[in-house]
Amino acid sequence: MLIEIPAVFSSEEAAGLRSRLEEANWRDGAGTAGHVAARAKTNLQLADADPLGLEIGAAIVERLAATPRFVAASLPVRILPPRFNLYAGGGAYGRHIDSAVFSAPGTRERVRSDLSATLFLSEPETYDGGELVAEFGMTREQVKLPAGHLLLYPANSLHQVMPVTRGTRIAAFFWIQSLVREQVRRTMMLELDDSIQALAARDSNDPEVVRLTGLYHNLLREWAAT
Ligand SMILES: O=C(O)CCC(=O)C(=O)O
Ligand SMILES: [Fe+2]
Repeated sequence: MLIEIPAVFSSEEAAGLRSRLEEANWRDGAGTAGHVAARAKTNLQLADADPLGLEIGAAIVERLAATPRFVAASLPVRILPPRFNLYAGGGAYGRHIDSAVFSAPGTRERVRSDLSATLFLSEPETYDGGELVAEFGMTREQVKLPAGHLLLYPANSLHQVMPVTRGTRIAAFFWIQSLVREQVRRTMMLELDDSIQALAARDSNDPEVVRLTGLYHNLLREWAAT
């Protein structure tokens, strides 16, 4: 299931980030893919240690922590530092599944990728192609979001970025280890949270809101693993 987290950054904020990134030190992205995935990858990326990438990446993580729907949908325990990519001139990333485990830079810590995330930073009408396409058995979902919006998808899904045939697509991408590893459980937690929020908006004193909120936390206690 693909989940959109709208307006993590406003379109003005995204434009500000984009104009700084347009001047960045972009390199061939194939170097950072696994052996199989590298063959399918024709984009540019910032080096992991690029100071601009580190600065904007930290701002993204800080914003995400203050974005309730992101927290509700991903239940993050660890967020890997965002990376940055640029597709233009037919650049694409063919069908692949992301690596399962990453090293957190500068630490001995390992992070399991439960969710993959793309933060779109280019406005969709400024480029052709560049859709993120994820396959779930027989169904295929295709997404291209406004600048500043985030796409979350299960990291075990087969996906690709379609060739960008006009303009430039700049994005941040990263992985999240969730407190709740199983996607079906995370989806149920998000639905329960959505219902509680909707009930609370109608009547915040409703005793059923208290009961359901308790149930939410008790379910999380059963399922959470750090
Ligand atoms: O650019 C994107 O939206 C996703 C990139 C991607 O799939 C990857 O780097 O593994
Ligand atoms: Fe990927």
